[in-house]
Amino acid sequence: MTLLLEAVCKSYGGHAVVQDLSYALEPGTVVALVGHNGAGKTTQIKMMLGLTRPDSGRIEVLGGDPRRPETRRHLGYLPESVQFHPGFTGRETLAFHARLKGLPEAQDALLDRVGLIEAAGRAVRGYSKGMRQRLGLAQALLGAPRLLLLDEPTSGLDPALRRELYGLVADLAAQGTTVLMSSHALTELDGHAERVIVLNRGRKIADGTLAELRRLAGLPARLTARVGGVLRRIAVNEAEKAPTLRALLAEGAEGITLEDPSLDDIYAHFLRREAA
Ligand SMILES: Nc1ncnc2c1ncn2[C@@H]1O[C@H](COP(=O)(O)OP(=O)(O)OP(=O)(O)O)[C@@H](O)[C@H]1O
Repeated sequence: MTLLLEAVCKSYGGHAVVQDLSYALEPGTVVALVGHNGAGKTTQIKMMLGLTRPDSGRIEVLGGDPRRPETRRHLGYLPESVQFHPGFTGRETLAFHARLKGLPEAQDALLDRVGLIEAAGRAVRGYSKGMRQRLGLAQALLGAPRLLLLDEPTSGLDPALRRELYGLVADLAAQGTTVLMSSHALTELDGHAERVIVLNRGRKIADGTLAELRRLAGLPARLTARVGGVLRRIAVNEAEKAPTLRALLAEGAEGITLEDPSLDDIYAHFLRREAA
């Protein structure tokens, strides 16, 4: 087990931020923590890094206490808003972080891996948001971590860069790295996270693959068709799909479209269910 949380609770000033949270991550998996602003995602990551402690419950990282230096050496972390010294070049920045981790300073292979090798000699002040994020990722990958914690890694990235980042994450996972990333939205995780843990006010409200979450939500699909010139919109559950389609075809329906509930609909469903 790469990561284990057991009945973890954390409050700030009497306000519960993480409540009775339990989950475990298997090695080599890509898991997303999804929740709105303030759902407690960053607080969990900070506890995994040993930067703050749970009030109660247990966190085990790579089989031990997250505050042990041997554990920390195998952790990579990309903070939500990554800050670097603007006067340093990309190469100098990475060398500085490598030194902090007790690693050799020359890390050009990593700069190459994140697509920054050509800009490695330029000062970070001239880097775009995407380039800074790549540098942040290179910093997180120093020392080939076994657990990579990425706090909202795609926020502010354009779709092409986002795809690239997810590609890198998939390569890392294929090599055995466990990746836990936080996100605001379910939609962009399609095809990129094997498992999603949905959080609301510090509590886990759903946990599974996106396909499982779809099934659990049980939301109807939307069938649209034109019958005799009249547009019909019908909500159908899984069992009703085929018979309704057959009936529509028998009536000579045209322009039939079938739309499954979007991941946003599913996310909203879990939040609504929780509020009820
Ligand atoms: N050090 C702290 N002291 C007091 N309150 C804190 C502290 N850190 C976090 N909080 C509060 O805990 C709650 C959860 O914060 P956290 O940063 O974990 O959420 P998040 O899910 O990462 O949100 P976001 O998506 O906005 O980054 C928020 O209400 C926040 O204000």
